[in-house]
Amino acid sequence: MTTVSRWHRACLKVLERPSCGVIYTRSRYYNTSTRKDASKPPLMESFTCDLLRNFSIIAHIDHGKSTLADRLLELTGTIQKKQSGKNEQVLDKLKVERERGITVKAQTASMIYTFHGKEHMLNLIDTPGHVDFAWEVSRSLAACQGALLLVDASQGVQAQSISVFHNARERGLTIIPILNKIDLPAAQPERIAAQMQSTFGINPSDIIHISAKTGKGVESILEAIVDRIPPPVGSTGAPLKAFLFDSLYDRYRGVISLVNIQEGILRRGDKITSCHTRKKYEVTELGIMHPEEISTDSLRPGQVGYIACNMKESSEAHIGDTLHRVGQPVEPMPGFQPAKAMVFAGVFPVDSSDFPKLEESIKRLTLTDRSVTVQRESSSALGQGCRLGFLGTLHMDVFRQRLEDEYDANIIITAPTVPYKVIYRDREVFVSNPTEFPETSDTASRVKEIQEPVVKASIIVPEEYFGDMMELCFSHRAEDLDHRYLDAGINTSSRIILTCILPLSEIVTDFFDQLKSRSSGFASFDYEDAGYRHSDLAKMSFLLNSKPVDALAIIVHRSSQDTIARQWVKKLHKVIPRQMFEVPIQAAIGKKILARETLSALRADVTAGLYGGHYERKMKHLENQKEGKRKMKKMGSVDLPQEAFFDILSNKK
Ligand SMILES: Nc1nc2c(ncn2[C@@H]2O[C@H](COP(=O)(O)OP(=O)(O)OP(=O)(O)O)[C@@H](O)[C@H]2O)c(=O)[nH]1
Repeated sequence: MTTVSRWHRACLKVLERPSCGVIYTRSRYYNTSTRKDASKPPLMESFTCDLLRNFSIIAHIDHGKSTLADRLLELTGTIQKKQSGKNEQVLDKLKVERERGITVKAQTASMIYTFHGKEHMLNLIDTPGHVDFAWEVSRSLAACQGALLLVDASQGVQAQSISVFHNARERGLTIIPILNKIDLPAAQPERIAAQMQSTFGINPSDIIHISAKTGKGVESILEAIVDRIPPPVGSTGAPLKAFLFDSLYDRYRGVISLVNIQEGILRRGDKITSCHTRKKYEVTELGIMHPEEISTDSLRPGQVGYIACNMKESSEAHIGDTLHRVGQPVEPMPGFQPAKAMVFAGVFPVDSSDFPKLEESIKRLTLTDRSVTVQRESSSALGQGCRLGFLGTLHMDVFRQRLEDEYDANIIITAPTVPYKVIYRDREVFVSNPTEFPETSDTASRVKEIQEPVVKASIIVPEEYFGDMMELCFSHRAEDLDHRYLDAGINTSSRIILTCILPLSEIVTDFFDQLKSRSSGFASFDYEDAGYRHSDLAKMSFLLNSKPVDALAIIVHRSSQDTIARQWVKKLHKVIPRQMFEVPIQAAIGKKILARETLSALRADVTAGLYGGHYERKMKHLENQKEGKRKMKKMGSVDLPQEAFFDILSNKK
């Protein structure tokens, strides 16, 4: 869905609401709120810093962040409660998010809540749960003073609960611990609270017990947000300083930036400039996300909202940038580490004449997903395409689905690779495309060393699956394995946290699926970048009729080269259609052939027209046919249909 249609929907929604505009909620204790003339946007100057709270919801995947966000929006009257009781997941706006039940893009929503007789503006920044989107989480946290740490009362603390907790703690955020899903029969709130105490040092009496699904206990979260999270600080009299923490793209208005005002007041018509690019803009529109855009007269210290200022290119909205008024320079805020692409893949149109359309669609989609890197690439087998860099394989899959859903693209995506570091005698280069990987066995290549990216992985698993997990890690070249009991001192069956260094390339294939299946779904997994390590890698090429097919090349570790070579030639043998001549399918590293299968020829019956005896004549026809095929094989190139590529690449390894 484009931002434009969202904008129109927002306008319609506002007009449709019975009391359109801001709806004021009733606190449980203070029944003082009134519904004002709702066609008016909120009066931003009445929300001084002490009446603002900026917070995020952080949790392991599926622990209920989006569901809780819905309940908070309903309780504050920001959205209407559905009679059906259906989970709307209002902040999961993308089709792929709704279909897969995951949050991909962090969203922002402002709500108004009356506490102790005073209206407060609570700015919620929803965060994605999957490890691929950890960058979005850090970005969201930078605009907050507090975080709701949500833990599923039936599953307990999981790998990402730990990483997001530390991320929030390092940023000095106030953490409100919450146990969710207490309605589930399998919920064990006391046990999980003890787990939270032993893992995070949280006092169990601080933990709020809720069911985001039924709404039980959710009101007390609103109270705790106001009570426990410190308000932002900032002065209206100081020069304008706005922190840009996210951006969207709108076909008509250009880039829409999400900002958190640190100091000063921002108004429509203000001339602003970016600390990063030094470019100047005029603010044409500004407002808050409620959860759709609602235009306001100003944005003030501590407030979170959107601005449109005729930024044409999304690269102009640098995430982590500081905006200030023209002629009033300020000290820029510390920015973010830019998102680092960890997984690369080639994307090609199924019909090669569709390349210009595909390139345009990719360009547009990257305007809303800034973490994707794009480079042109061409392949002799697949034609013109783009090499894209993603944060992880889920990210890659989501991007592919968005290209198909939102831009109707018909694409082939090659096997994912990670960026390898090739150290030559005189320089270092990063290679993320197997076709550019040097022949390491060739001494003339001047390669001194090859390094591959590694990650520090943490796996949390019940004790009984520990052996399986160790085996899984070893079979994926794990090093520095370590483990400890997570629930020490808690009188129940124990869970173990296993940490190790894993090559990233091992994770981008089937690691996650195997982790889930070998632990019956009980293991949770998280990882963080751990730099580069020396590795014994080589480029494996696949030859059809003795000719290498560039799009099929892969980079493999030498310890598994024979197994992979055999697996792949078998797979190719299955999917490549038979030709008029015999086709050898080979896997090779350098000049050495590691595996071979032979695709037998389609045989036309050249003797069909010959009746009766004449054995010699028959043989002569067959000999002629054989000779013809020999010639054809020499010249002939193998016809490899796109569907065959599709089959091969869609079930890698
Ligand atoms: N029984 C029960 N189910 C819940 C509760 N809260 C959430 N769920 C369910 O748990 C599943 C995951 O909820 P989400 O809100 O999508 O979780 P999330 O943390 O936003 O997921 P990601 O965005 O993918 O990280 C959904 O099927 C919800 O209906 C609860 O309190 N009780």
